[in-house]
Amino acid sequence: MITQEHPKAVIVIFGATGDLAKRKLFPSIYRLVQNEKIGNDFAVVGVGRRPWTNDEFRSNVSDSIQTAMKESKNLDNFTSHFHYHPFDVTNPSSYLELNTLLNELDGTYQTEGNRIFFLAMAPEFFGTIAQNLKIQGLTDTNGWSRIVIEKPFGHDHPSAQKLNQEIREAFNEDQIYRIDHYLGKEMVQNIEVIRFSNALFEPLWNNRYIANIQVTSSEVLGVEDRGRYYENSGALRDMLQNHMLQMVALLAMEPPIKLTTNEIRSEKVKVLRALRAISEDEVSDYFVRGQYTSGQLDEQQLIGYREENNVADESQTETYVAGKLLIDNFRWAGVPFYIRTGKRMAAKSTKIIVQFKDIPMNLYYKKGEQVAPNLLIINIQPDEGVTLQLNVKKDGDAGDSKPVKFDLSSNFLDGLNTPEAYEKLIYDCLRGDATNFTHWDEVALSWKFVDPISQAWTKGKAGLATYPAGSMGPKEADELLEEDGNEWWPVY
Ligand SMILES: NC(=O)C1=CN([C@@H]2O[C@H](COP(=O)(O)OP(=O)(O)OC[C@H]3O[C@@H](n4cnc5c(N)ncnc54)[C@H](OP(=O)(O)O)[C@@H]3O)[C@@H](O)[C@H]2O)C=CC1
Ligand SMILES: O=C1O[C@H](COP(=O)(O)O)[C@@H](O)[C@H](O)[C@H]1O
Repeated sequence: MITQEHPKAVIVIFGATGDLAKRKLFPSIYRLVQNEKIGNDFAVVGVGRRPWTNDEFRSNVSDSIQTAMKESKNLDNFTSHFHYHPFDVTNPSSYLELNTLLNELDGTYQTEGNRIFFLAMAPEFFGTIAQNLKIQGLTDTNGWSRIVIEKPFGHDHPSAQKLNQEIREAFNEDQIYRIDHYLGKEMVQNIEVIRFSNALFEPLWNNRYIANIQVTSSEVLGVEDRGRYYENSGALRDMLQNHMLQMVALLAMEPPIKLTTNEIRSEKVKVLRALRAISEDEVSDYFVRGQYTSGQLDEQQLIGYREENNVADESQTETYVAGKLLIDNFRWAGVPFYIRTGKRMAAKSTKIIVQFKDIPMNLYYKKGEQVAPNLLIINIQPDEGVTLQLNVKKDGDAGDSKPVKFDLSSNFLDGLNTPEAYEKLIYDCLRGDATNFTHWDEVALSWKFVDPISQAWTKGKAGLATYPAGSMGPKEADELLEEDGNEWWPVY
């Protein structure tokens, strides 16, 4: 339910001295103000343990915005809305002092008792914070209270369920906003529009016309300074369980009867329920995992994953995963959804490629050449837009065809000023629109699908392939598609 178009609220950021707050949250709030999505009736309270003053906090916020934005104006006025309140979140009595501050700011900024608690901290604190907020009365106001939970939401299904129970003891499902920042990306949100508002695509969007769908999210970056977290996560939990499965759900869902949060979620849930479960013994038939070794990209030498900080010498953690998903319903029976994601690959690229089936008869058989399949390419990042691969007549040769790419990206004019994913998601949360956040049912089903895969890998039931940093992943991932007579389409 959308509560306010021009929302007012106090936003409490737990973990305000951390990396996510600095790189994403402060600049996003700044853009919301610049774009007049929120007015002057807001305040931000930062929580961390560092003994900073308000001035130190504001100067950190200011730096973050200057780093993130080409141009920044009115920074002093903007940062005057930021307040810092240091405490250890495991200390229950500190929440009472925080409440006093929030009540005070509520009066100063006329925020009508509306509060967002944004948990930008390690997941082991999520349950404790949620429960203290409730027990110490911070959710008991005249306005609304919402809690935003960062990923990872659990480590597997049992841990996610436990965490969910802890949060649900303090907040109702409709107050919980589980972030999947891919759902805030402009072109991910465009999947529904491209599908459901074009007569050209929707009639073809099924197993009669589509041969396979490929979803790639490749990164050039390595594990950076997140080795400790990543060692316990790997690409399967870090990217596939959440972002990749969410994109598959949007691609495969039935048209919702209305564009409401519940109807869309309910269709996504049906897709996740229809995902063919893979048993531990079948994992290597459907999934490939890989780890980057040293390599080269753009003449730069890159170290291997095992040489990164906080990574074990014999680490078995996958930095790459590719898989074949089957969706057992009438629409998708027999259509493989190939997905792959990895770090230290040749290019940063997130793309969805829909390959249509061949036409029934090839009239353009000269020289034994095949007619190229039609492709619909949804470019999510770094380029945004849509590309169509069609066949046209080969120059000067009446009996032959050639594939041509029609790039429709320049028509996505809004793309020139695309809001950051976090900017949209914070705004949605302020307005009470949870459509682009994940419901517990989606999280639970995703973990149930992923758990046997990670268990098989932990038990060593499938090998760990390697790939040189700067490449497009291990050859075993190519073989996965070759077995079906398919290949990965280029993504950069
Ligand atoms: N960074 C990123 O790009 C992304 C991060 N995330 C998720 O966001 C969350 C935060 O990540 P990130 O910002 O990178 O983490 P950081 O390690 O950079 O920051 C952790 C924050 O938690 C605070 N903190 C830790 N312990 C306590 C405590 N006992 N009491 C009060 N504050 C505490 C720290 O404050 P202090 O040191 O002052 O105590 C710091 O502000 C994680 O769940 C992560 O998985 C998700 C996607 C991307
Ligand atoms: O959630 C995560 O996403 C990023 C990739 O996000 P993108 O928007 O740059 O595609 C990934 O680097 C990180 O490991 C993961 O936690």
